[in-house]
Amino acid sequence: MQAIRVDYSPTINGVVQIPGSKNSSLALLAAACLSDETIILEGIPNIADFRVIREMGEEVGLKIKREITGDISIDPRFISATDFNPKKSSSFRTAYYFVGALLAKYGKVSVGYPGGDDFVSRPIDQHIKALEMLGATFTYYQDYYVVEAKELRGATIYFDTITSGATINAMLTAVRAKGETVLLNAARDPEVIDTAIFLNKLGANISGAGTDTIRITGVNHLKGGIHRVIPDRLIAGSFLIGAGVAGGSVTVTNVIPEHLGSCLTKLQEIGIEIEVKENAITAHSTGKLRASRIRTGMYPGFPTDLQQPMTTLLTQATGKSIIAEKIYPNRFKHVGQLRKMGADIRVRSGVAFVKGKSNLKGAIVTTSDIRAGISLILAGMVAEGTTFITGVDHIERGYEDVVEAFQSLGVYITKETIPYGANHQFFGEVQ
Ligand SMILES: CC(=O)N[C@H]1[C@@H](OP(=O)(O)OP(=O)(O)OC[C@H]2O[C@@H](n3ccc(=O)[nH]c3=O)[C@H](O)[C@@H]2O)O[C@H](CO)[C@@H](O)[C@@H]1O
Ligand SMILES: C=C(OP(=O)(O)O)C(=O)O
Repeated sequence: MQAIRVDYSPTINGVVQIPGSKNSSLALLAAACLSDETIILEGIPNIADFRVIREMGEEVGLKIKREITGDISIDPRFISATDFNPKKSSSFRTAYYFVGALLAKYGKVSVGYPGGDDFVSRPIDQHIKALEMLGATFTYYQDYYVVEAKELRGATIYFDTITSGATINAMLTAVRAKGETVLLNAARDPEVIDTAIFLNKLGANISGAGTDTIRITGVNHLKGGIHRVIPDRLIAGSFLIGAGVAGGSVTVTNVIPEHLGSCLTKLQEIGIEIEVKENAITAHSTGKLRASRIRTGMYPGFPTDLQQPMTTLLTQATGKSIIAEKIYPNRFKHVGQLRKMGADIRVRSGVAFVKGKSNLKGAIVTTSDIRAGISLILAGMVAEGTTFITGVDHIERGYEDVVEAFQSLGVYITKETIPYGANHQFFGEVQ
């Protein structure tokens, strides 16, 4: 069994170049299929989700190739079928974007149910509602669902809750629909804007992305084009939080600082000095961490994807912190693992109560999602002894080379194979 081993790493220092955003890449790869010509996407990270999409696409004639330059070329002209392998398309979250992107052109798409990180409940009712309002019909089978549309027609769609996934999916579906679509209560995330900018480069007619009202006027044809994906604000945030956890100084480059507003302000409140340059941010630890109150929210609120690394940081702060998880109230699987390492955290009704200044101790812990895995790596850096984190494949859904990136900051971290069923006794001193 693969595990990430982290040994006590007293301070971290260095510079990390931030890769392209996973969440934006997943939208852009599907959006490229709306085009009638070849697309070049720059900066797409070589993460597990990308590799699955490439395989899944190849099976239906979608050509996705990583060129020597590292750029991705996508040729959607030879798609011969639109029934995606249910198992592959269920192994990540956003296969539903391929429904939105291919429905107008092919009239029928079938995919597996959405996978990705599991926070107990991740409904897709707003995707279904939006696509139905645009003219689609859904039929559900055991392992997959089929979406059909004779003709897509623009509509005014009000989202009952703010969702980045359904906003992007509705936008993709509306780009080649007849007439005007208006999305009300739309998500304002940078990934929504990135997708709209990309589609407009190809000839789409989208305005208002980045506000809560997006207007899309359908077009019949999209040309080819080149686009660079935005940097991954969530990876950047987790390294900056890491500087606070271990102490030291971390600079992230290739970032758009405006995308990290809520995270940077919270880090300053907690006691970390933040220096912002045009495309770089540095977090300097001051050695003093204050407790805080955090409430996750949709952009520009505090990202749910940074809640887990922030939980680890607050285990080291002076005083009691309160973290209210408003997007996914059950997204606390990391808490049980942090408690195993000695953290004093209680969770009640979507709120974590964190008592700070915990002396963490190395343990064998497991992750079932990307950000929980990162929170455990951060905990391993300040824990006495050695920590082994299993569930590495979950982390690799979002990080191209997580071990190398942390090593470059001076973290004692390696990827190792440990025996199945490894327990505390096997590792002697490790708790
Ligand atoms: C691939 C990707 O981009 N993943 C991100 C995306 O996930 P994803 O796009 O799945 O998340 P959404 O923005 O859709 O979810 C936001 C909120 O809306 C709710 N909701 C969503 C859809 C729906 O049909 N009905 C509904 O009720 C969700 O339960 C959640 O409470 O945004 C999440 C919230 O920022 C992040 O944690 C994920 O990293
Ligand atoms: C929840 C996440 O990803 P996904 O939506 O792809 O499961 C994440 O990136 O933290």
